[in-house]
Amino acid sequence: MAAITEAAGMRVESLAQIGLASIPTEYVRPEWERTDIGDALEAERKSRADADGPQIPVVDLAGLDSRDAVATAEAVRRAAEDWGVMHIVNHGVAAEVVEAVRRVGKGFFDLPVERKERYANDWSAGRIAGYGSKLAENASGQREWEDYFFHLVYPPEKADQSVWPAEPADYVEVTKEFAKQLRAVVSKMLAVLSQGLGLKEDRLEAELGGEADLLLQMKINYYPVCPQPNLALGVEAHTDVSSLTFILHNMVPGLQVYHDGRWVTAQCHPGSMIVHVGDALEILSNGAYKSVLHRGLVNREKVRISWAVFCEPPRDTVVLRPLPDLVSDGNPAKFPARTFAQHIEHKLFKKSQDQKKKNDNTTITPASAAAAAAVVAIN
Ligand SMILES: O=C(O)CCC(=O)C(=O)O
Ligand SMILES: [Fe+2]
Repeated sequence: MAAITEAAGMRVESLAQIGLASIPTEYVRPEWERTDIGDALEAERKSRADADGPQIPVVDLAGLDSRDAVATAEAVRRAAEDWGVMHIVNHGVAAEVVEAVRRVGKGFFDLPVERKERYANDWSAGRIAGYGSKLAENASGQREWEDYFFHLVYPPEKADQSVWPAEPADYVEVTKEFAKQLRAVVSKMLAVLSQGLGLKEDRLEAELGGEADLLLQMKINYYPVCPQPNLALGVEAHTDVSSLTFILHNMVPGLQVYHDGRWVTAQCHPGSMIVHVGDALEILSNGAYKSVLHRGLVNREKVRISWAVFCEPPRDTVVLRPLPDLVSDGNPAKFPARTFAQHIEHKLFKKSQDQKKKNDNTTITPASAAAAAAVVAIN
C-alpha cells in the first residue's frame, strides 16, 4: 500500500524510471477493458500484417489545389462521416516546422523532472496550463500512463507565453510558427467540411468563433515505456470535445480508433498528421460528422510523444447546436443547444454516471468530480 500511495504523487516518467516489474494498481485498467488492450508496437505490427483489415483513410490535401479538388474534398467528407478521423498528407505545415516542433517538445521532456516541475499546473488554483499528469482522483481513482504539457497556442494575443516552456531556448518561437501554420490548415479543413455539408465555406469556422476566437490548445502527451502495456492505457477511450483535433507524433504507434465495432490501430505515415472530428463538429453537423472514440496504447520499448492540438470554440460565448440549415422534419436536431462549457459539464456528468454503473462501489466526491472535469476539459 505504501508504494502505491507514494506513486500517487509521482510523474509517470519517474515511475517508469524506477524500473518496476509491475505497475501500481491505480494504473491497472478494470477487467472489462483489459480484454483487448496490449503492447502498441505489437498492435501496429498486427495491423500491418492484416493488409485487408480496416485502415484509417489517408487524404492527400495537395489534391485540393489540383484537378482532383472535387475528389479530394469528397474524400475528406467521407472520412469525416464514416470514420471521424483521417491521416492528412501535404497538409501545408512545412516539414522543417514539424521537425522543429518535435525537437523542442522532446527537448522539454528530456529535461529532468525537477526542472519540468517548475511548470507544474495547478487545477485547484485555476492554473490549467502547464506540466501535469492525470492525478485524477476521478471516480474510479483510475490513472493514465502519461504526463503532459498543456497550453493555449493560438490566437497569439490570447496565448500567454509566460507559461510556455522557456527551455529549449527556441521553444516559443518554434511553437508560435507551428501554431500559425497549423491555423491555416484548420481553416482549409473547416472550409472543405463546410462545403461537404452543403454550406458556404466559411460557415463552420464562423460558428466556432472565427479568427478572433477559435482557440488552438496544444497538449503534448508524453508516454513513458510501460512494463505491462497489456494492463494500462496512455489515454483512456474518449471523444475530444473540440471541433477538430490535429495530432502529430514521434512515429511511435499508440493511437487506436473505434470503428465498426473494433479498435483499429493508427499506422505511422511519414509526413502525415492525424485529424479527429470532435464533439463540437459532430453537434454543428447534426451528427453527419462523427466524433471518433479513440484511446492510446503504451508499449514496453519506446517512449511515445504526441502533440494534440484541439480547435475549440470559446467556452461561453458560442452556443453549439445543430446548424438550422441541416435540421428538417426528416432530420430533426440530434443534440440540444449548449455552450461549449455546458457541453463539457454534461459530458462529465454522464461519464461519472456511467462509471458509477460500472462500479457500484465507487463514490463520487466533489473533489473527484472536479478532477474528472479537468480531465474531460483537456481531452
Ligand atoms: O496520443 C495520441 O495519439 C492521442 C492523444 C489524445 O487522444 C488526446 O490527447 O486527446
Ligand atoms: Fe483525444
